[in-house]
Amino acid sequence: MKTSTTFTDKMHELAKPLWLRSVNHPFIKQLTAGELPMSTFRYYLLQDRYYLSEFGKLHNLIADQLDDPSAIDFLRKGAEGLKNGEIAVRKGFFTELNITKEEIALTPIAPTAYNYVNHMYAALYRGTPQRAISALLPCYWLYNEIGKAVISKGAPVSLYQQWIETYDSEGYTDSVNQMIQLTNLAASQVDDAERQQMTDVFIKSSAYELGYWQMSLKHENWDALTK
Ligand SMILES: Cc1ncc(CN)c(N)n1
Repeated sequence: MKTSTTFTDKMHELAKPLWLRSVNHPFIKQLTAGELPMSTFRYYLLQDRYYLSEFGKLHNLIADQLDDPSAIDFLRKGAEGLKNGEIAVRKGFFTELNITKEEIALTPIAPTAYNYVNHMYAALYRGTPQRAISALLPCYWLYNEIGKAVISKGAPVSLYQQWIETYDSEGYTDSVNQMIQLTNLAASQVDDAERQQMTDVFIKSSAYELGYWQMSLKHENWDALTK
């Protein structure tokens, strides 16, 4: 039985309004109803290919700055697990949707995806490895909450159903729980000021997660900044 409120519980509570908006976002509603245009899902997948590849690299870059063998091991295995899990599932989607290497190479990374990735790098290189761990956590945890929230309803489109199942799976839930533990361990190793910074980047990542659905629905591009 859980006895006390953890650091991650507190961050979760603070981010709740943003997370609820993600869970109830029209992108998720349309996906579960089978009404999300395939062109929008494709757009999302193309942007997320970049995101996931950088997300994997960040695991190793954070591990390079840590001393704790179990934390290093989790992050290195996390990078591998990402390749064999989520990224492998996405490769299947790419084949099904005829997304080629050429198309990937020609796809500009949209501002929101670019900024979210840069935010995580900034947490590491202008901050600390503990802060970067906290910036990575919403990516794991929010998708697990979305998966759990919508799995009972499911989706009538096979690809969308597979997408949901990825985030509700036992393996994914295990990795989320380990990442939560790692974040709590990281928080116990720093002072109050750094814990505040960890909270700040966690909330910002949560805001970027919300923005990511919006980016995908709008097929955001760089004109959004300049027009
Ligand atoms: C942007 C984003 N956030 C989270 C996940 C789930 N790992 C993802 N694939 N993409």
